Formats: sequence, structure tokens, C-alpha cells
Amino acid sequence: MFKNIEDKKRKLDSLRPLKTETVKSIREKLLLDWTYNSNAIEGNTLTLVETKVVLEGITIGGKTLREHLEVINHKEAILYVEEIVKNEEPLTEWQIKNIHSIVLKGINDNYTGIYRDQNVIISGAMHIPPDYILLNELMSQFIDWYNSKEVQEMNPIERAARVHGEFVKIHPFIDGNGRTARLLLNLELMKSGYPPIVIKNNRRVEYYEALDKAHTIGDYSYFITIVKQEIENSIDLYLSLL
Ligand SMILES: Nc1ncnc2c1ncn2[C@@H]1O[C@H](COP(=O)(O)OP(=O)(O)OP(=O)(O)O)[C@@H](O)[C@H]1O
Repeated sequence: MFKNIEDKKRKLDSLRPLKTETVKSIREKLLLDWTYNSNAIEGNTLTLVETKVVLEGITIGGKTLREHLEVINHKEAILYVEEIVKNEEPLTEWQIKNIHSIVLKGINDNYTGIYRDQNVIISGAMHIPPDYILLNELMSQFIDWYNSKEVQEMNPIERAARVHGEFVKIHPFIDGNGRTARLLLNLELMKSGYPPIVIKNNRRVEYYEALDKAHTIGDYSYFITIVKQEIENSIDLYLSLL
């Protein structure tokens, strides 16, 4: 099921140490694409080029402060996730709250790193997130599940997809769940030596439908397929330039 990607990853690993300038430019590209697409999925109207300009420190006329902050915060959250990977830190509720705090910094400060105190629905989704009263218990179970032998022995690609899916199913925060889930997905992939992936805004509908399948009938195969395709795209980018 994962053989193709594992072969490609081996090919990439055999080229290590990778050329530093090439790696730097690919990282910059993925960082920009990831930030642009993840924010676009949740409704940010800045284009790819505008997102790049904002990351260079320039403001875009007519765009809200919130949209600018979403870009700046997302880049900072990626840098934070890279540090977690570098320091081999474990996944904990505390780390998830830290990532979320960066995503929403200056946007919704009353709720940064704090579980929701209200019930929510995900518009367009079949699944209804659990009652807020249950969140402490469910998030603690989520971490126990993650640390279980079954999950730790899973193929890292499947584990990353399920971490995203199970987290966003709980929907612990009032806002920013999607962006945090995509950061957790890449955190998990990067911990296992994979490059980060970009879930493209133009695949949004397919992505939502795949998550709906996972949440309603427990079938993760559709979502795992999307993750696999995007890993191949990221690895191909490296292989094409190295
Ligand atoms: N059928 C679905 N439709 C839309 N989103 C879904 C669906 N199923 C799961 N999701 C997940 O929920 C996220 C959106 O949740 P919501 O609309 O509550 O936004 P949010 O919590 O503010 O997160 P963000 O703004 O970062 O996307 C999506 O990005 C996706 O990960």
C-alpha cells in the first residue's frame, strides 16, 4: 500500500546530504504553498503571490489585518513545528495548544490554546463534533490513542492521516481546527523523515468528502490516498531538482 512512496523516499534518502541551496529553495516553496493553501481552505482571500509578499513583510491594500495575521502566524507555526521535529519532542495536549496559540495569535486571543466552551458544527459536514463538556476527556484519550502500541506501529503515513482525522473529528477549538490539523499531519510526517505535504485548496471538496467518510463510516482509505498523492508530489519536487 505504501511501497511506491517508500521506494521514492529511499531514493531521496540515498541522495543525502542534499544540496543546501536547493533544499533551502524547496523548503521556501513548500512553506509558501502550505501557508497559502491551508489559509485559502479556511477562506483567506489572499492569493499565492500576495501571501508571498506578506511573508516578505509588506501589507496588501484592501485586505484585513486578520488575513495578514493568518499568513504571518501560519509561517511562525510551521517554524515551531520544525523545532518540535528537530528536538524530537513528543505529541502532547500542551504542544497542540501551543501550535493553536500561534495560529490564532492576535486574531482570537480569548481562545488561543483553549478548548471551546460551546458546541459547534462544521458547515457542510455530516459529522457533528462532540459536546464541549467532553473535550478534556476526549483530548486526553486522543493522546493515549496516539501513544498506543497499535498507532505507534502503524505505517507513518497512515498514522499522520489518522492523527489529522481524529483531531479534526473532535474539533477541540472554536476556530483554527483545520489549520492546526494540517500542521499536526505534517508534524507527524516530518517526524518520520517525509517532507511536508500541501493539501491544495483546489482539492478542497475531495478533502472534505474524504474526511466525511473517515468520520461517518470510519473509512480512512480515501483520506490516506490523498495524503499519499501529496507526499509523492512533495518528494517528486525534491527528486526533480536534486
Ligand atoms: N465535510 C467537511 N466540510 C468541511 N470541513 C470539514 C469537513 N469534514 C471535516 N472538515 C475539517 O474541518 C475543517 C474546517 O472546520 P471549521 O469550518 O470549523 O473551521 P475552523 O475550526 O475555523 O478551522 P480552520 O478555520 O482552520 O479551517 C476543515 O479544514 C477540515 O479539516
